[in-house]
Amino acid sequence: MSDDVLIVSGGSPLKGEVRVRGAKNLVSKAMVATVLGESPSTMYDVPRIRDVEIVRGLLELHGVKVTNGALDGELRFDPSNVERAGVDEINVHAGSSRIPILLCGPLLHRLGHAFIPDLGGCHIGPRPIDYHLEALRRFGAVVDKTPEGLHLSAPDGLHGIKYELDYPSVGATEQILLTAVLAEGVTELSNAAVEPEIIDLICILQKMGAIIKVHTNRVIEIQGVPRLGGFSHRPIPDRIEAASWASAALATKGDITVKGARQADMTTYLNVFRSIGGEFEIDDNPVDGGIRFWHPGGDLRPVALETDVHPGFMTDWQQPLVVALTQANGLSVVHETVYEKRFGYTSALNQMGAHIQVFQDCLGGTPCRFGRMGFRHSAVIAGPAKLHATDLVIPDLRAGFSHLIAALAAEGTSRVHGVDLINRGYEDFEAKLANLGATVSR
Ligand SMILES: CC(=O)N[C@H]1[C@@H](OP(=O)(O)OP(=O)(O)OC[C@H]2O[C@@H](n3ccc(=O)[nH]c3=O)[C@H](O)[C@@H]2O)O[C@H](CO)[C@@H](O)[C@@H]1O
Ligand SMILES: C=C(OP(=O)(O)O)C(=O)O
Repeated sequence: MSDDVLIVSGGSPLKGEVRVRGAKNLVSKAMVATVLGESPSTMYDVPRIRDVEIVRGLLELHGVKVTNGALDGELRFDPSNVERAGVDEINVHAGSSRIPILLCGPLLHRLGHAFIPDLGGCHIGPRPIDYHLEALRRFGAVVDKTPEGLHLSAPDGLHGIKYELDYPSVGATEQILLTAVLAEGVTELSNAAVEPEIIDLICILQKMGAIIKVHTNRVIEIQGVPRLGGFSHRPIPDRIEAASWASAALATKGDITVKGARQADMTTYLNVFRSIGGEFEIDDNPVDGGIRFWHPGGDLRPVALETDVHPGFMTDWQQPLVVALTQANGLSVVHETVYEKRFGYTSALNQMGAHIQVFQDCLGGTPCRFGRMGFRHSAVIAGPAKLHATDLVIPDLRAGFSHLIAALAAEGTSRVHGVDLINRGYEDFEAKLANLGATVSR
């Protein structure tokens, strides 16, 4: 039997405590930012997840010396050898994650050229990088697309731009920040993404010596500076992981305290959690605080929501929450407006006894970019449904976690194939599950 299969005996509430550390979607970008510095950087509270290992390997190939610090979760980055790195085996990173694209600006500033292998990440839509490439070209980069990947150069250096994103893309905003900080002159970015992870990246860049103003109405202004130093930073906690455990508490009628979770980053999720009938209690002690999430008993209520950019309901919160909604009493509607193909995982939930129908229309609210384009991007969930055990194959990170929650909520024993994918974004999830009283084994 393959080692990548988890046997899950479901039907019992998850109860106990887990801890979340630095956010996957900040830590990986912060690691890229170290390449911009002329001196070493240190990060604390870095989770042991696959995406961190991938970016560590990528940075090491580019000559950044990465070492473990004295504290658990402390990583040190010394970028002083970037100019002398050989970078022969970069294609081992093809398809590994989305992070390599963010090296464009830092490498162009350091070396004058960059090679970016094919990107990976979750298969939740086509995930184009047109905004990234258009912005880079305007900064002055020459971009050559080849079958192996992207070759970039900047024969005349990189210069500040005035640019408006068609959609507030997180990655494109990060691309522009990481390029503009060392570009000559001022960059004005309109319709920028302002997710908490982006604000935290801005804090890091400011620590390094950047000048970045976040105006109202999604405008970010970056005054290029000639050089940046290193940084020392404790990242924001992973609000996606925190919400995943909260949804697991609801779906299994459990009670989970998520140490490290922070209210300010999760207010939209918390509103929905409360509307459904979940209860939570916030402990804002900076050292040992967190949020306790529990199912108070009785019926859960259905909800209508749409995913959106910050401060809206995060698309990455959607899948675990949908599992909890299969247990609510009535019809819930979830309109996914960030990715066009993020409901593929619902067919496995239906095999387990859920009643979820997906539609091409923009249901339950505002029309979005995907309306009338043939994408099944709205879901109607009828509950409560009795879930039963089955064999599952994990398709991607968040869908995988939601399959796992469904298996834990279902009566009987499920076999969940491909669980290693979950390590990409959830630190020690098997140990955490065991701590919460789940019966899981390889
Ligand atoms: C590693 C990381 O941080 N991943 C997160 C990041 O992904 P990522 O940065 O890839 O997501 P984006 O915000 O860029 O994507 C949002 C939307 O913009 C579109 N788009 C994006 C770029 C572009 O050049 N052209 C274009 O059309 C995408 O197809 C998508 O429909 O933000 C997403 C939205 O919060 C999260 O779900 C991901 O977990
Ligand atoms: C979509 C996600 O990640 P990535 O962009 O790394 O695929 C996610 O974290 O849910």
